[in-house]
Amino acid sequence: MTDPHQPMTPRQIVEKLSEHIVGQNDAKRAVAIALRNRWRWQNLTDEMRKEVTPRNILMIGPTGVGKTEITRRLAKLTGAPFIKVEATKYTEVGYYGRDVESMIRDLVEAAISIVRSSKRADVEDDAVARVEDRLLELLVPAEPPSAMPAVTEVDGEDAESQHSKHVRTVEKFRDMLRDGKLEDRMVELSLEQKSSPVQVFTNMGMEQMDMDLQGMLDKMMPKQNSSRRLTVAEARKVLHEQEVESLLDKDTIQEEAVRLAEETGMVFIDEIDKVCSTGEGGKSADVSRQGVQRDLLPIVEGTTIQTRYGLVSTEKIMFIAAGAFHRARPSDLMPELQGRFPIRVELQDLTCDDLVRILIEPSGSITRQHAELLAVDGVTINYTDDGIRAIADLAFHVNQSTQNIGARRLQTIMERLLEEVSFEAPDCGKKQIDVTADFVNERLADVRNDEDLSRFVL
Ligand SMILES: Nc1ncnc2c1ncn2[C@@H]1O[C@H](COP(=O)(O)OP(=O)(O)OP(=O)(O)O)[C@@H](O)[C@H]1O
Repeated sequence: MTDPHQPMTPRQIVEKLSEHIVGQNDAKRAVAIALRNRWRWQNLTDEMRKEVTPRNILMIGPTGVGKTEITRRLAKLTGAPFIKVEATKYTEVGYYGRDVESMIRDLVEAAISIVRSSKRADVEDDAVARVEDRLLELLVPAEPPSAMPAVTEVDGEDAESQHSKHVRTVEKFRDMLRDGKLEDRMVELSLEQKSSPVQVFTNMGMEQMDMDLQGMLDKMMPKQNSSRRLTVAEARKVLHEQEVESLLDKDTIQEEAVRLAEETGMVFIDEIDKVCSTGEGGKSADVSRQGVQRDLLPIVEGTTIQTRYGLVSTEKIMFIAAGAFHRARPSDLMPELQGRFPIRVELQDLTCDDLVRILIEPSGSITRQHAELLAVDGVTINYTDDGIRAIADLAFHVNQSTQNIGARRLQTIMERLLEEVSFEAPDCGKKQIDVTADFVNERLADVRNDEDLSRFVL
């Protein structure tokens, strides 16, 4: 996460994004400026802040060229909650389906899990200590008070010495526990269970009410205790979850998550071109598409949405809309919505050279992912330059001759290319595979030459 007082400059952001995304400089620059603008806006006077409206981005470009990836990486870079939604999934408020406001509720959920995992890390050590004590209680139960007679003499020992004997035993067990000598020992763990597993499936009406019905029901249901025999290793996991849960301060998590979503949240709205009114599909389809746009407008303009964690203002949330705009044009969007997405960036189709770079440059590139997976089985994958070029060539060719799905084509090709190696790897011992042009052609020539086949397998 970056320090909010010293945020990255647009140049630094672009550099960071370039570690993962090849080309698409205009889009990288646009999101980098938008991020910097958010920080600039936060530093304006209250009076000026009211005047400056946030400027959202519209990314125009074919599928699989990096639109989502740029936004996702930007969010990761800044520790911001991020969600990707598809505009076509929404229907107008009041109709069956998901209402547009639910995107903000989903964003807050994403923020909750970010805040939760950082808070979890804070309570880990305490939880581990508490779990150890609870395991010891199970392994060395204290003598029940009834077993200690009021008279001080018990077989020659008084209660005091019995207590210190217990303490000594506990410490002995603690040492054994820490040395991992008791992992398979069985303990009896009492678990709380809801008496009736009622599940609430929300439909849109309930979603709008946004009441935590499941949570309410869970609280109302009487709890039943059941006990299970588990090994120490298994019980530790269960107890750890219980202790972490009890140490987490839910109210603080919710407050911080709402703030995080409001101040840093990013919503990527894909397929925005599909809710443009184009006349396709008849008048009623157009009316419904306009309805979605109308519902979207207040959210991107800045409104307050009721969520189960409280009210969330959308004023500072960054919205990035995207679409291929093959048929519709940005000017087919409602004028008010067009005005809310004034920053337009075009993403370029990927060339064969881009595909080569995508295969090798990003730190988590698809070629590296496959190599690392197979290395676990002792197989070393060595990609030669001509091998990489052959993969990119094939991806480019199939994209041209069938459907252009951009860099996603590389994933299907790599799967097919290394399918046999992946299957055989555990049985062939230590081995090096050279992925050369010949290797690629040998394995994929049939698919390359048969358009129908490539439609199915690549
Ligand atoms: N320019 C690029 N550099 C590196 N990887 C890329 C690039 N473009 C696409 N990819 C990879 O291809 C995959 C799909 O890209 P992405 O999800 O960004 O597509 P998109 O442009 O948002 O398309 P869609 O609108 O269909 O979702 C991702 O795994 C991404 O890593």
